[in-house]
Amino acid sequence: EYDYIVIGGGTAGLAVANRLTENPNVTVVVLEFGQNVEDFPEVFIPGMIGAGRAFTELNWAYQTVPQPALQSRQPVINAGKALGGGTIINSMIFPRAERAQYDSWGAINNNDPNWTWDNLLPYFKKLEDFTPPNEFQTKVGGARFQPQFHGTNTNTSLPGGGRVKIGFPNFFFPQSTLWRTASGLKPSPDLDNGLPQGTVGVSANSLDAKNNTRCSSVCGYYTSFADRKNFVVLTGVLVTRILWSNSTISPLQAVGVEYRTASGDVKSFSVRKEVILSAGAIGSPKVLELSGVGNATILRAAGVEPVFELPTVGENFADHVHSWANGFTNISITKDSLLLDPAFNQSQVDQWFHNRTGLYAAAPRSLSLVNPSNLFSNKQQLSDALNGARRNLSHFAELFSNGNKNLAKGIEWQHNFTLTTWAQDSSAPVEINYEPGYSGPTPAGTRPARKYTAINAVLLGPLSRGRTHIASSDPSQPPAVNPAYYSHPLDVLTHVKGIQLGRKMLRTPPLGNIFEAEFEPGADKKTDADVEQWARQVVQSDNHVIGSLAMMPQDLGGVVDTRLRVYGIRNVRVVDASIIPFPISAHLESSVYMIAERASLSSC
Ligand SMILES: Cc1cc2nc3c(=O)[nH]c(=O)nc-3n(C[C@H](O)[C@H](O)[C@H](O)COP(=O)(O)OP(=O)(O)OC[C@H]3O[C@@H](n4cnc5c(N)ncnc54)[C@H](O)[C@@H]3O)c2cc1C
Repeated sequence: EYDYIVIGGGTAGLAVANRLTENPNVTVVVLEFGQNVEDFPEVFIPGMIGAGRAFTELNWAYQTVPQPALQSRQPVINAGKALGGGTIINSMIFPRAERAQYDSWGAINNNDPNWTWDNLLPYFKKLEDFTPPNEFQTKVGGARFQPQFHGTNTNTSLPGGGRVKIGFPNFFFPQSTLWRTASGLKPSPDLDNGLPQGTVGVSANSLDAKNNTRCSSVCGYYTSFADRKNFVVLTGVLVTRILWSNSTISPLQAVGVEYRTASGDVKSFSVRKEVILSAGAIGSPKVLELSGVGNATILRAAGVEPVFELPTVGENFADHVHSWANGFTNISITKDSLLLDPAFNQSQVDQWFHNRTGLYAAAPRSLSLVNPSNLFSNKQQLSDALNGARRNLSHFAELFSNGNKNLAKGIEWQHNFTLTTWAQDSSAPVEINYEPGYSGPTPAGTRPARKYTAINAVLLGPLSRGRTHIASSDPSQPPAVNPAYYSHPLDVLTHVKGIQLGRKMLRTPPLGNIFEAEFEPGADKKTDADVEQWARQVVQSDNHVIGSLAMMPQDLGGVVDTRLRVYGIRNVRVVDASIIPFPISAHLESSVYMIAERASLSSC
């Protein structure tokens, strides 16, 4: 029996468990399917990001259902399957979103003042053990920071020291510096200051700057605290369902959690206070549905007996979509050099182990957050597109709501907010980040063995909403995941504009001076229509899934309240990316930690 049972030892799960166990009288058990893999080089070496996700034991690799707008392709959504969750295999880019977007979380929840940028900033600071950039990182790397937005191990306005080591690496590709000038955007004084939109800058990484290694949630919230007697972590166990007291009594009460060990034994723990669901935006709705909470029709079809009707569980699901532009370059060193020249690669690995420098010390970080006016050179086209989306607001809200009238109102609220910020040119629907090497859809071996200069274009503000639901009562089966990519016409148009802008940036001096010829999308893809056709064939998930157990009022289709309690259940809270009500203009890691830090307060 434990006071708290945390389902999923990922990004948020370990953070919340760490903070709860700061009180020695509180007992917590964390149940995690994967293993502790902190000693994998593919995990701890920054320059190896991307390699870890290729291991099946580290990645759930959820394949979506066929996506009609992507020619029925079934892209894979990566999600960390180890202690540390997403922070084990992610790209370590660590920015925050726009202050107005965090304010909107409070606004959509009847103006709850707790969920505003000003009131969340202390938690963003509390999660950090930030190392400011040194002279080299500032002068050569272009790193900038404003101290008032960061926390350190000892300097937090809230009790408890900062945990996740955040810093800048000691290797910068020179072409990344050229890129920042080429973007034409104003430089950001700090991408974490709540106003990243319309700027270009160098994001900090979730990285221990003292020894140039990844800092995952295991590094930040577990390793140094593993000897706390009240902080128990079980790895290699699959949570199969939450156990309820008498299901006819309202509100429903969790009395324990059932799990399956690697050898197939079914066991359970009892809970005294609360079950905390932190299995991620795909894993958490799955566990709720396996426990009989959700849309009764969907549950019955999957063979699960409904216990409590909460029809929007798994709905309102969204993801960032990712595409590219790339070309050949004449510059001497790119990340491709590691692939093209095995001897050079070995020397770089040796160098990293010797003094933690060189190409393997680098992690991605050059970001530009582009506003609608940066994307649309034709203002009339932008205004027509926004007006079209406004005219069809109810139509798409209804379409995406899966027949739930409350959720249709919620999605309409979300779209209204997003379109207003775009009309004001005060939000970034697209991120364009620079890659000093190949980035694109064509595997090595199939593409020309050359050096590349590339951009990633990430659609940060998709209006499309899909769903994720169990399709079987067998907990070992993946759910049917449908992010409904490109289902809203404005998503496609905006993303295409982002790819086109990225192509232009690659050709703009001084970055353009190292550009030889385009490889992808390809010289034959001239018009927006050509690029759109290509994008539908190649775009992938950016692995930023959210919204499936949204923090919204129930009459807008929400699943949790602003204390993150599941509606109608006495003692189950959701603490992970599932609660983010709609897409934000940033990579998610820092926001997920912030949510966990806030949820750990007993007064939350
Ligand atoms: C490949 C990739 C690259 C990314 N790049 C970046 C980036 O550069 N910057 C950034 O900010 N964000 C990035 N993200 C996103 C970010 O890492 C995630 O949004 C974030 O980690 C999600 O945190 P979470 O707590 O919601 O879920 P997770 O961290 O995924 O944690 C969920 C945990 O629950 C476990 N679990 C699930 N189901 C069960 C079950 N039934 N029983 C037991 N355990 C279970 C999982 O194994 C996992 O450990 C990336 C994500 C991926 C996958």
